[in-house]
Amino acid sequence: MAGNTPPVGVLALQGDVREHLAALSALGADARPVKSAGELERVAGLVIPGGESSVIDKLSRIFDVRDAIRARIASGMPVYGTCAGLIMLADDLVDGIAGQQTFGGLDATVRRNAFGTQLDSFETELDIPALGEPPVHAVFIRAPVVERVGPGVEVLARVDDGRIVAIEQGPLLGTAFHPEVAGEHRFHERFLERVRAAS
Ligand SMILES: NC(=O)CC[C@H](N)C(=O)O
Repeated sequence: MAGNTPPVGVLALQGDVREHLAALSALGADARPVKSAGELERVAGLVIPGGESSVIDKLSRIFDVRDAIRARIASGMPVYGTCAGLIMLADDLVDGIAGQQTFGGLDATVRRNAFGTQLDSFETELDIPALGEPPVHAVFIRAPVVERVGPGVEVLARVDDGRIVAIEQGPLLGTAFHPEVAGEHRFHERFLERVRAAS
């Protein structure tokens, strides 16, 4: 099955790139770091890692890959963003640093660093009907939340207080938490399914 999956990329400007490459490789995918528009051309899907969204934003402009990413998102490339990656996929951002931009694509508003200081980092189990059993062990690290979703966006997961932490819109998938550091591969598998379906 994985043999039929075209190469996929992990945006390698900043963040937990290695963990995503390992998760995708564990699923049999040909996963490559992507730092340039040329490298982006050779992949059929992209993972945007966790890290610091304001840095990923700046580096994407310095490395001149931002416009190419936006164009590929607009033309339907499957993308999976975790944490900072979810922020980068949101059309609207709350509490970004001055001038911070996103790539956009998801019709959603995301708030950075939404869980406050004492809950900067925490782990919990999430029931995610779209993924079935068992529940997802979710690791949140200075995580964002989704504050608004447009009509085309499906909510995949909420934390106990009801706040939205995983969403999907067509080929775009975003989680506020980090499956790649928890040995949880179902989101990456879902992303690879979208890549196969799109190619
Ligand atoms: N673990 C993460 O990716 C943290 C996200 C980070 N707080 C940001 O604003 O980009």
